[in-house]
Amino acid sequence: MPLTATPCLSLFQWTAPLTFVAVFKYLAAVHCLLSHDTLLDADIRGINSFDFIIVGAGSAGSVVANRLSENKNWNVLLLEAGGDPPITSDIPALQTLLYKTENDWQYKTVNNGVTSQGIENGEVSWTKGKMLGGSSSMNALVYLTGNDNDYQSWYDAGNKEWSVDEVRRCFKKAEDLRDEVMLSDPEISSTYGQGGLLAVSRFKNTYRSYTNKIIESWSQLGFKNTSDLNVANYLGAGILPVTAFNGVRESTFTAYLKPIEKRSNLKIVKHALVTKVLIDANSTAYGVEVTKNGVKKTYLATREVILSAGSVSSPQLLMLSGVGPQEHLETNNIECLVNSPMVGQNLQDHALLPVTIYGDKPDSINLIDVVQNIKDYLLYREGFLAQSSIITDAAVFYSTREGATYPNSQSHVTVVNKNFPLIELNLKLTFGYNASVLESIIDLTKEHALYFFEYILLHPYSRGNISLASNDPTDAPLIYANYFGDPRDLEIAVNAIKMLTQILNTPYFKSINAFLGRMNVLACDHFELDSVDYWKCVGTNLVTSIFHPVGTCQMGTSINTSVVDSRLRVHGVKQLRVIDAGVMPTITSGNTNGPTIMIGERGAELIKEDYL
Ligand SMILES: Cc1cc2nc3c(=O)[nH]c(=O)nc-3n(C[C@H](O)[C@H](O)[C@H](O)COP(=O)(O)OP(=O)(O)OC[C@H]3O[C@@H](n4cnc5c(N)ncnc54)[C@H](O)[C@@H]3O)c2cc1C
Repeated sequence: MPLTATPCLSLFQWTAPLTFVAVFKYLAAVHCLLSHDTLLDADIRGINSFDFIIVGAGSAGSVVANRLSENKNWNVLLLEAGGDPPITSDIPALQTLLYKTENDWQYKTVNNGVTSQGIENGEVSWTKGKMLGGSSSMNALVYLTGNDNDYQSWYDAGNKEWSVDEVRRCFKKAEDLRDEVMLSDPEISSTYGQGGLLAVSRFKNTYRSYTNKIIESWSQLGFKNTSDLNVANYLGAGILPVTAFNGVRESTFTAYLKPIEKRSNLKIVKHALVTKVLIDANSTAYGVEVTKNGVKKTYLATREVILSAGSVSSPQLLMLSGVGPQEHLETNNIECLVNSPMVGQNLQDHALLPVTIYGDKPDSINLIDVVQNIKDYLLYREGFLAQSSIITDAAVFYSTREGATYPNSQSHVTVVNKNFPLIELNLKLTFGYNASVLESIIDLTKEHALYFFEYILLHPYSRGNISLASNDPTDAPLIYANYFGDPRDLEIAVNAIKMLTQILNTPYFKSINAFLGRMNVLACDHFELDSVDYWKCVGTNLVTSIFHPVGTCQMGTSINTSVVDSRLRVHGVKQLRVIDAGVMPTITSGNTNGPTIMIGERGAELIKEDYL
């Protein structure tokens, strides 16, 4: 019987997701089947000097802390503004329940009155992890490493430490490929590392019968079916590898920090908000100011301070510390110690546009299915709880330019059962569509299954920036995302979406009577569905983020064009580096967690080399 047909299942409206989570947590507790890692706050009373201080225990910072503390002679302090990841971080499908909680910085872009007007208040949510593991503790778990051209262009721009060979070596150093199917294929297993600290695997996918059909449909459109996207250097369709093993998330907290919590030369302090880097008259960083439990403290670094606070906070911290565009600092009453005009500039993100296709299958799930899935997860770590709530593991990389070997577009897809109770909550929390947009998407799911394609523009020409709202470190900075600021971006996105919607003409989608849904954006109502004008209008109004901001502390050869050098040392300041996603000069082809972990590995190596 369909879920909505029974009166008691009116509970599967707004309260349903919470009921679902509560039931799950209860079962988990009763069965004691889930072990959940936490970490004790280090006691550093009486110690205030360290060799290295790392700010931020995210995707990069956790790696750096692990690698530097391998040297027993170095005392390392890792400061993290958030706390332990909650149990919802472990279970892939509960990812969205971390959004808009204390584990999320809850950043928003500034409403520019032009783009994203179909989003609540015209502000795009920039979800960002605030806990051990940072965003790797709440991301969609996709593990990709990017196309070789991404790194070749970094290298060609003068970043000599980042040749394709070095970068690939560092990916392999991080990876521990655990998936049996991948390991059994010699081409795949030789592409990934084995024996590294980060488990890489595949989801135990509940929707495989559907995702296989989608991958087959993509191949019928000319997007080659690949055995592995990494092996295919990101051209074609295939199954995404993920940072999960046996149904449980692998974050940089679980991979890089938890296993070494007993190292006596590494101190990890939670709930410690760094508010300033201390820089002396010789332009040398010598420590940080921190607030913890309302108390201000100062910690000193004899060798280096390393900012791994992410693409939003690292430039914010530099500016709060007097390193940034002079005029902007002075406007905010901050003494400019080093005029570094590119701090906070060069912001790039992967813009995301929704394409909603509906069809007859998959049908509704009922309460028995839900209970079965919970049981499957608790007993075998399988079922829909073992995979991300916002994407399946099918993806395609392609280009709008014929014959191109470098992708400019990516698409993920979420397969949503007819009448699926959590879809509204997931869309609201993830994308923040306004009521009329949300209603137009959800209404059709009452009678149809939804194939929610997320189109992603891989290499935007547009550049945004991050600036200070004030000199108060607790004020969120201003984020000007500038999606489609360069008109070429919208043009590529629209052409690419037109290629995607051709999937409606493939045998599988025809067999399920698939059709394209109209998303209710008032300004776009008069455009013919699936026309170029429709997509330009909908694209402009519904553009959001896939949460991949990079570039705000980009590496490069001079202070006028970049923030750090090729060894990630801040131009103009001694003993200060940035090691996080912000140092990418240009964004990579695909999701950015893997490349950021690689940056952590490479950054730590560069530091070790410098102190040999
Ligand atoms: C919801 C979501 C989904 C995503 N999905 C994917 C995906 O599926 N695959 C993928 O490859 N990428 C994904 N990403 C992107 C990827 O996770 C990020 O690119 C990557 O984690 C960035 O790493 P980072 O080290 O630069 O920053 P973060 O991992 O964000 O770490 C920064 C850390 O610094 C801390 N911090 C910040 N300011 C301070 C301060 N002042 N004092 C002390 N600590 C501070 C933060 O709390 C945080 O822990 C996703 C991101 C999000 C948010």
